[in-house]
Amino acid sequence: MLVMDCTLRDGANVVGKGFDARLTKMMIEGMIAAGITTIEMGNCLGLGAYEANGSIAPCTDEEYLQLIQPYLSQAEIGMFLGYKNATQPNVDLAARYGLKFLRIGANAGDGAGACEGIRRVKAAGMKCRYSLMKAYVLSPKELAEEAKMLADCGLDEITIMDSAGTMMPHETEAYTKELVAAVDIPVAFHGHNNLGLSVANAIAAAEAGATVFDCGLLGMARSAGNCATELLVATFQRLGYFKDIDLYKLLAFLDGELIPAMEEYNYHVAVKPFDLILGLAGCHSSFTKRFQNIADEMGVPLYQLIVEVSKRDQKAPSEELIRQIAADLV
Ligand SMILES: CC[C@H](O)CC(=O)C(=O)O
Repeated sequence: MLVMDCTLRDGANVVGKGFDARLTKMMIEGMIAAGITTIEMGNCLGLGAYEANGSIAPCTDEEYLQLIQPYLSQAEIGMFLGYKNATQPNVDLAARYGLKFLRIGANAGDGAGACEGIRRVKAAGMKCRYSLMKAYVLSPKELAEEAKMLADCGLDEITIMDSAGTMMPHETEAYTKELVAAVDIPVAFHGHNNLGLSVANAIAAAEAGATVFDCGLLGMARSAGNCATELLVATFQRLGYFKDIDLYKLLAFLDGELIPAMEEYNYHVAVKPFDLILGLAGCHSSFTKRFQNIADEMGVPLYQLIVEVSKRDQKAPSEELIRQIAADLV
């Protein structure tokens, strides 16, 4: 099971066409520190998309490629690549700067035009992922046939993209099952949140055999956003996955750095880390003050305190119990 964080590509839609260098570095470092190490970055539409008349993102492709250099040994960093931009010069540029993968994208049904690009990426020594954008325009059977054709071109991984956030969990399940049966490469799922179903769809995809899950920090992505990385990690950890990711570190990064930085852009965070913790722990919000006061007084981390106390009592945790568990956390 793998988290594929797309904040630095799809998430940049919330600020324009790409994040600036400061935010890009801040997010890469925050993710790596928390153990999220598969990262798609660059401008919103991918390598080569905005370069024709000089980049309209804050950084050119080459500037993005330069700024990731210090992180290449710590994370699997790659870029999106629209299939029409999968030219030899673009693929060579990515390989020269040490990108670990390129993810070629085309609307479902247009895959035949992408095979040459897939072969170029593979010949340049990079992992080739693929995005079946607007996957819902084909039936699950048709999408699986296209996936099989693309896999035969040499792909390493294929993503079902719910680009409009229109899929219901039972539909996600049907698409995922068909693809998993049709190909022997990992199947990934990229869910937008327009119906508020991105986490439910990720869970449905996992139950149907998907092993890679796209997401964005704070849910940042085009339109209603992607499945929020922190929600994906929290819910999947509850299901027994992603134990190698440090959720508390991730939430501390969001509270301490990213949320304040995104205030500049008036970005609205739908589920704040504190509320996520209440949900994860099963802790009623009416206990907030009690937990906050004791955590402050005893100098213990609030989120861990809520989680640990709630393992013992979700109904009416007493001050005595909270203090007792806080003492263990000191
Ligand atoms: C770059 C095209 C597009 O935004 C890819 C994507 O994230 C989607 O289709 O959802």
